[in-house]
Amino acid sequence: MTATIERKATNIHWHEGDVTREDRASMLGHKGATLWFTGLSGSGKSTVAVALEKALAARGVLSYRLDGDNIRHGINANLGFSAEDRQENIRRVGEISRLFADSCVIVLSSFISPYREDRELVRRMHAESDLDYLEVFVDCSLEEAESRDPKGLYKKARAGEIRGFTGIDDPYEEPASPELHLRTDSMSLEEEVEIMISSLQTRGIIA
Ligand SMILES: Nc1ncnc2c1ncn2[C@@H]1O[C@H](COP(=O)(O)OS(=O)(=O)O)[C@@H](OP(=O)(O)O)[C@H]1O
Ligand SMILES: Nc1ncnc2c1ncn2[C@@H]1O[C@H](COP(=O)(O)OP(=O)(O)O)[C@@H](O)[C@H]1O
Repeated sequence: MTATIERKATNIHWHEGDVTREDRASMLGHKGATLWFTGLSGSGKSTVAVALEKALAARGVLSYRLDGDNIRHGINANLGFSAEDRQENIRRVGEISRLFADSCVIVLSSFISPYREDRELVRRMHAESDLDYLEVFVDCSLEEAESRDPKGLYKKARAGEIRGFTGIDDPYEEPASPELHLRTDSMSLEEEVEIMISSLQTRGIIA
C-alpha cells in the first residue's frame, strides 16, 4: 500500500503475512467492503447503519459500525470541526475502514464528511487496496433534518451556541455520483435496508 499523505517515516517496509484476504473471506463466508454514509446531521446515517448492521447479523454477516460521534470520543478526541480537523478525521477513519475491510468485515462508516475531496481520498485508499467501496448518500433536505433535530444541535446552531455547524454556517458538498442514494425523507427504513442488501449481493460481497 502506498501512503495517501506525505509519510514522515523513512526506512519502513511492508510486511506480508501468510494468511491472505481470500483465506479470511472463506473463513467468514463473505468479502469485506466499506459502506461510507455521508449526509447532513440528522439525515439518518446512524439510523440506517444500525438497521443494516442488524439485517447483516441476521444473515450471519460480520459488520462493524464506525460513527462520527463515537470515534470523536476516542481515537479522534483531539479533533474539532474546522475544515482541517474534519479532513484529518476523515483521513484517519478512511484508513481504519480500509483495515477493517481488508480483515473481511463489512464496515459501516457514518460521518458527515462534508468535503468531496476528503471523501475522494477515502475512495482512492480503497481502490489502492483493491477493496469494494460504496458511497451512500443519506439524503434529506436541511428543513427535514432540522425538523428532526434528534440531538437539539440545529436549535443550538440557530441560536449561535454552536458555530460552524454543517448546513447552517458550514458547507456540505453533495456527492456527485454516489453508488447508493437513500432519500430518507421519502423512503422507509425497510426500503433503505433492502436497497443496501441487494447492492451488496449484486456486487458479490455477500451471498
Ligand atoms: N459544528 C458541527 N458540525 C457538524 N456536526 C457537529 C458539529 N458540532 C458537533 N457536531 C456533532 O458531531 C457529529 C459529526 O461528526 P463527524 O465526525 O461525522 O463530522 S465530520 O465528518 O468530521 O464533518 C454530528 O453527528 P451526526 O448528527 O450524527 O451527524 C453532531 O452530533
Ligand atoms: N427513512 C428514514 N431513514 C433514516 N432515518 C429516519 C428515516 N425517517 C425518519 N428518520 C429519523 O431521522 C433521525 C436521523 O437521526 P440520525 O440517524 O441520528 O442521523 P445522523 O446520524 O445522520 O445524524 C432519526 O430520529 C430517525 O428515526
